[in-house]
Amino acid sequence: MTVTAGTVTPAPGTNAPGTNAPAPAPAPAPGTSAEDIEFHYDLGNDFYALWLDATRSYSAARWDGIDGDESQEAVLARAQRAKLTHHLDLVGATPGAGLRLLDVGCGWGGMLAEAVAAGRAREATGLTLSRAQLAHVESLALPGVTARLESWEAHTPARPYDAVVSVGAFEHFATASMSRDERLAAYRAYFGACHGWLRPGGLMSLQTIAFDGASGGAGPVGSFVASDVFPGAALPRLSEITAACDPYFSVTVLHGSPEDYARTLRAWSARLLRARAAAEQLVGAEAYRRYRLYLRACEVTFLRRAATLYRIGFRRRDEPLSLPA
Ligand SMILES: C[S@@+](CC[C@H](N)C(=O)[O-])C[C@H]1O[C@@H](n2cnc3c(N)ncnc32)[C@H](O)[C@@H]1O
Repeated sequence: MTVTAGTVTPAPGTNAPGTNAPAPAPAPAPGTSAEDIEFHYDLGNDFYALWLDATRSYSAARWDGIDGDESQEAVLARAQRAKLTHHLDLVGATPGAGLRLLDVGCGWGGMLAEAVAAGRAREATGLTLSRAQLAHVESLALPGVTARLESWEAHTPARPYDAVVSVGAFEHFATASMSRDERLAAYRAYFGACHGWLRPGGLMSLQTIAFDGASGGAGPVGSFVASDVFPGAALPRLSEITAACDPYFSVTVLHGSPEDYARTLRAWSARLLRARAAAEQLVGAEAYRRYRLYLRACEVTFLRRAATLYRIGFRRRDEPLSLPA
């Protein structure tokens, strides 16, 4: 890890936190492959536009205090905006703050747009592995926004960021075939990279689904989602997230909210059902049915508390701690 001008150039896994000694081996960080990302996210921007909201958020909305028929686009969009501003507030990107912000896994750019619209960020960079998403973000031509077709592992910013957000991407940073130790190493490499990108005192926010029940990924729903919907993805457990971040960050806020994802999935299902004819024309009857099934199956998974949703705030430690893996 090289230290330059008050920041740490990221080289995740190449040396042990808190020491100058080289680490034994680079941490494995093979999450979902670009091909598997494209299998899911490049099904077509027009298809996703049929049932996502205007912010094109493809992650759980924040429903606190939001009333109304959730399947209506305006209500869903309000809840999605509440989610976006929640994360931006959490990292100090309040209106007018003018921060330098990184969004890891920027999707169709909703967070980037919200960040620059109210001057919360002066410069906002988004990373995605989906060509279709990149094309959409570029078509928005948002001032101050840069989108890159790049994995977080390869990202080397010219200057440190003030804040990092990542919403609904952490589920792609490890694969189901990894052992717990390998997953921990991959997550730890991610937090090490974030530490390297951030200025001293920098803040970070993470939203991710996580296993919460006893069954882990086992069972028919898990296998269906893993094989037919999100190949190459894996859910963490909270204990893995906290163990992985500990050398680099202190946790400032932790919210668990499975209801937020159940309600979002219900809203998406209702909207997709209403758009059935257009959806089938765009992606075919089989894909339409598969998506309806996946949205409903995942809703039930959250209602049964087999999985949950976390929103976690972090503060960068000035010096990484040397902790056992
Ligand atoms: C479920 S989408 C969430 C998008 C957006 N944050 C939102 O909430 O709408 C997951 C995103 O993570 C991105 N992603 C997955 N693995 C990635 C990686 N290794 N590096 C960068 N982005 C990644 C995908 O390309 C996609 O944009």
